[in-house]
Order: sequence, then structure tokens, then C-alpha cells
Amino acid sequence: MLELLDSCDSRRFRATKMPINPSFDTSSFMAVAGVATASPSSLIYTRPSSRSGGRIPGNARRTTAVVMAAENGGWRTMPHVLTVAGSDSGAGAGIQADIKACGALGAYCSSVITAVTAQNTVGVQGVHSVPEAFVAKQLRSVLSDMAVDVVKTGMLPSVGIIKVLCRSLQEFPVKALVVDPVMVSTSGDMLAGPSTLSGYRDELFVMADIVTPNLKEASALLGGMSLRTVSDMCSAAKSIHNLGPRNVLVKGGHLPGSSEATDVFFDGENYHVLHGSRVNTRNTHGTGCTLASCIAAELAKGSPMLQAVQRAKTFVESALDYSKDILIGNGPQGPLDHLFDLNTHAHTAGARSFDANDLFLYAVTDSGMNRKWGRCIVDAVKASIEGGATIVQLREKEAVTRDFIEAANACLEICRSNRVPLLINDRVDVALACDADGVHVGQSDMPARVARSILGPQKIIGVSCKTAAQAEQAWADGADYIGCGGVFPTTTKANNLTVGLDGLKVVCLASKLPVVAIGGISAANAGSVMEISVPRLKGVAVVSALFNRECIVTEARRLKSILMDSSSHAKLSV
Ligand SMILES: Nc1ncnc2c1ncn2[C@@H]1O[C@H](COP(=O)(O)OP(=O)(O)O)[C@@H](O)[C@H]1O
Ligand SMILES: Cc1ncc(COP(=O)(O)O)c(N)n1
Ligand SMILES: [Mg+2]
Repeated sequence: MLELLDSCDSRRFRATKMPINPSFDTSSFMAVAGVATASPSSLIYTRPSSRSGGRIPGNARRTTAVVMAAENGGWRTMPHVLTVAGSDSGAGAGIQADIKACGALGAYCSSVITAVTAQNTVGVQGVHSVPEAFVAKQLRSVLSDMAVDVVKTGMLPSVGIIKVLCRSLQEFPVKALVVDPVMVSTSGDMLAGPSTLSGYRDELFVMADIVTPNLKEASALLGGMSLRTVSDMCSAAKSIHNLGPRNVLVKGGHLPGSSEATDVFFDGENYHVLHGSRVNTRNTHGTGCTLASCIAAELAKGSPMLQAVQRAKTFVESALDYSKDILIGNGPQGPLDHLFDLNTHAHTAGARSFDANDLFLYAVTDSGMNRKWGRCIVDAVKASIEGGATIVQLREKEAVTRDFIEAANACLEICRSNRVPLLINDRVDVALACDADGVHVGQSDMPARVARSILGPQKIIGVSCKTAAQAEQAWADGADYIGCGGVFPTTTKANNLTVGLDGLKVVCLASKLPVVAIGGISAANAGSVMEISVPRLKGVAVVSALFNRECIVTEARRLKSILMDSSSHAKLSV
């Protein structure tokens, strides 16, 4: 018999007596022990072979793998969270949220499913519990094979399933247990029967390192106690702590009349009131699951409890902020994008990322105007950037392909060194040839969907739109922004229907993409455009007002200062 000390500092789990498995030899084991000294977590998870039901136990396979690793120069282990929770078909909460949240924080997440819910942004349409015996089977599959650091629980629909979990945790101890006592969905639908209250109170809480009820759950656990203030939350945290968990976090996402998102953390001695900014969004479905999973991931990575909670809270706030205007589903409660960081990086991994604020002063070149003033395109672009243009589009309707590519290459050099994106009008082939930052296409050019498939996810694609339907199509096609106009009559584009400020407003309100206004815009009317003050409108695109003037730098500066004045005025008056 070899006695291996559990490194989990727990009141429940002590030493694990481990009879050496006769199916592999002692020398292998000693090799493992050598490796395990360098990586203590390998020791914790070694389990008695007598519980493997005569089959090759997972630990033997893992051990063999570790031996091989030792020979090959070492394997990398990953912090591992096992979530024991329900599936949310809409993927905003439940198992799906847990896996995404852990992944976002760099932890591996295995999953034991306790129930399947039919759920969307409107509410929960149905719940189908997984039979207890099958929950037990899933738990055994994962825990007997994998080195799980932390178990996190979500929806446990029945007291029977709670008991099954308790038994598994006694058989397969882990470093920490995070219990999110999910009872009601944010939409108000029941996710667990009332009998689970006793299961939590009498069985699971004593095993928990942290319990994370929201206000309704804390109240239900305490027999209906009313929770309306931070001081009520502190009392509730203390009462729940008396039920046995080592730490309690009472979440205040639903605190009435609060302009903050305040949670209360209690470790049995001290209260920590965790203040957070409340993000104004409908996309709060799954915040509780996400928070608990992030706590679990941080614990698995080795953070102390309070730090894990604080990091988790920061993650939820950032995810909410990033996801605040995402539109998924038609119901009142949308999901958040857990992978916001990944998505941001995926975007920035290429030539450049699209920032909607770049649309602020959008310069569109015109070869005719440059000829008239005796300027080459490179000098014109240079001057527009010097004056403050935030994005440049080369619109060379007459240029032959070779000259266009040559000009684009030269302009790209200037744009790159000034960190101003350069787009090519119409010509996806030219954009590809010079690796420009993207293209702008009209309604009769290559469809944005096709341009996207050719250019890939990292290039910027803009589409000219006059109607809400065209804006919707541009979004569906994967465009990054739309250009809406002609706002005013213009001579730059023949037969161009004028939509006016009213038409612009309609399109902006309907558009899911940022909008730049275009058509007849100059220093005289740019202010009136920005002052329509709709959130999607990010700037104005100008041609003649810059390039059909004697001094491009002066005109760009003038326009920029008008835009800044009018957009700050518009913001103040919203
Ligand atoms: N609108 C919001 N802005 C910022 N944080 C929020 C918001 N809503 C909830 N939170 C935070 O998300 C976490 C989950 O809280 P809560 O919504 O109360 O739980 P649940 O999702 O279980 O009902 C908490 O840390 C809470 O403070
Ligand atoms: C399957 C499942 N599990 C949990 C929740 C709670 O979600 P929230 O994180 O909003 O409390 C949910 N709505 N569905
Ligand atoms: Mg919850």
C-alpha cells in the first residue's frame, strides 16, 4: 500500500490509500512518481484500481502516458474543470456557457450533462432530465480517466442527481468544488425541483469550496428571506455559510434599482463587497453560469479563492461590455460572446482589424479631380491623411489595372506608416494583388458574400446601401460597414438617387453594421449629418470636399473639427 497525500486543502478529502495496480509494474510506477514530483497534480489523481471494475483503470493509462512523456521530454498538463450541468440549446447558459468560459480562460472543460433543456432567448420551453444512473456513468467516465482539478456544478434538476454527484466526489476527490445552485432561469422558468433545496443544504454545500447563489436562489435557500440591499446580501452570505460551504458569493446582478453590479463575497470571517459597473444590455443570459465557470477555471489554474472570484467578475463584465450590442434571438435575454478576446485577436492577427471609429473622416479619391489640380494620387492621399482622414478608399474608375495596382501599392505604404486603413473601390483583384486592407463594393459590384469568401475574415468590406433591406443583406453577407447615400445631391456620381437625412436615419436605425454617410457632404453640411445622432452613424465620406479643393490638408482639418464639434454636441444632446 502506498499512501499518497491529497494536495487539496479540504476538510473532506484526506489521504488516498492506493494499492499498486498489479496490471503494471512497480518500476513504471516509480518512474511516474519521479515525474509526479515535478508536477504534483499527477499524484493527486491516482485512484485505487479496485474501483475500476476490473478494467484497465484510467490512471494506469494516464500513468503509462506520463511514463512515455518522461521518456519523450514531458507532456503538458492543462488546468481541468469538469462542469456538471444542464445543456442550454440556445448556448447562452448551461454546459455551453461553461465550456466557452473555461476555454476563454485557458482551462480544459469536460462535461457531465444532467438535463437537456429546450431554451432560447425567450425562455425555457422544456426540460428533459438525464436518468440518475446515466449521470453517474458520465461522472465515472470522466473522473476515473481524467485529471480533473475542479468540479463546477450548474443545473442539478433533482435531489437524486445531487446525491449521485456527492457519491462520485467522495469516490473521486478533486481540488475544489464550485456550486452554482441554479434553480430558476433569468426568464423565470424553473430548472430544479423544490426538493433540491434540501439536497444542496444537507449534502452538497458541506463539500463546496464556494457556493454562488443569485438573489432569488439565496432567498429560496434561506426560506424566502427578502434581499433588497447589500446589507441583506451580507446577512444571506453569512446564513448560507452556516450551511457548510467554505466561501459564499451572493450575486447582485438582479439587485433592484442598482446602477452597479455588486456581489458580496464572504469567507467565513470577512465580507468583501465587490463593486462592478452595470453594463446596460439585454445580453445577460448565462452570466451566472459564466461567473461560476470562470471561478472554477481560475481555481484550476491555481489562483486563491478571492482572486479567482475577482478575475471571474472582471471577465463577466468585459464579456458583457463586448457583447452589449450583439443580436442573437428575438427574446428579451440574449447570450454573451465568451470568446470575445479570441474573436478580437482573430481579427487583429491579419493586416489590420476594423475599428468602426475609422469611418469618422473617410476620404474617397477621384482621379479626375487630381488631374484637374495637377496632383498625383499618392500626394493627394498623403495630404488627406496629414489633415486627419481616418480611412482612405481608392476609387479609380478609369485606371488600367496595372496602374491601379502600382498606385495602390504606393498609397498603401503611406497608409500603413500612418496606421490608416486603405480600401479599394470595386476591385477585389486589386485589393488582393496589393494586400490592401479591404474593399468597398456597390450594389452592382461583386456581392459582399463573394468578396468575403475571396478576401477572408480579416479584410474590411464595405457595401453601399440605400435601404434597410440592403443594410440587412450586407450584414448577412459578412460586411464590416455600410456606406449610405447619396445623402445630398452630388456630381461625383451620375444617376445617384438622393436619400436625404431622413433616408440616412432610417438606414442607420435598421443597420446592424456601422454606417458612414456619403454623397454631397462638405464642410457646409457635415455638421447636420452627424447631428442626426444615431448610434450606428460613425462618420462621413467625402470626395469633392477634399480632393476638389486647392489645399487638401486645410479642408481635411476643417472637416475634422466640424465633425468633432457636431458629434460631441450630438452626444451631449442624446
Ligand atoms: N448588467 C450587468 N452588468 C455587469 N455585471 C452584471 C450584470 N448583470 C449581472 N452581472 C454580474 O454577473 C454575475 C452573475 O450575476 P447574476 O446575474 O446576479 O446571476 P444569475 O445569472 O445567476 O442570475 C455577477 O457577478 C453580477 O454582478
Ligand atoms: C441549462 C441551464 N443552466 C443554467 C441556467 C441559468 O442561467 P444563468 O447563468 O442566467 O443563471 C440556464 N438558464 N439554463
Ligand atoms: Mg444563475
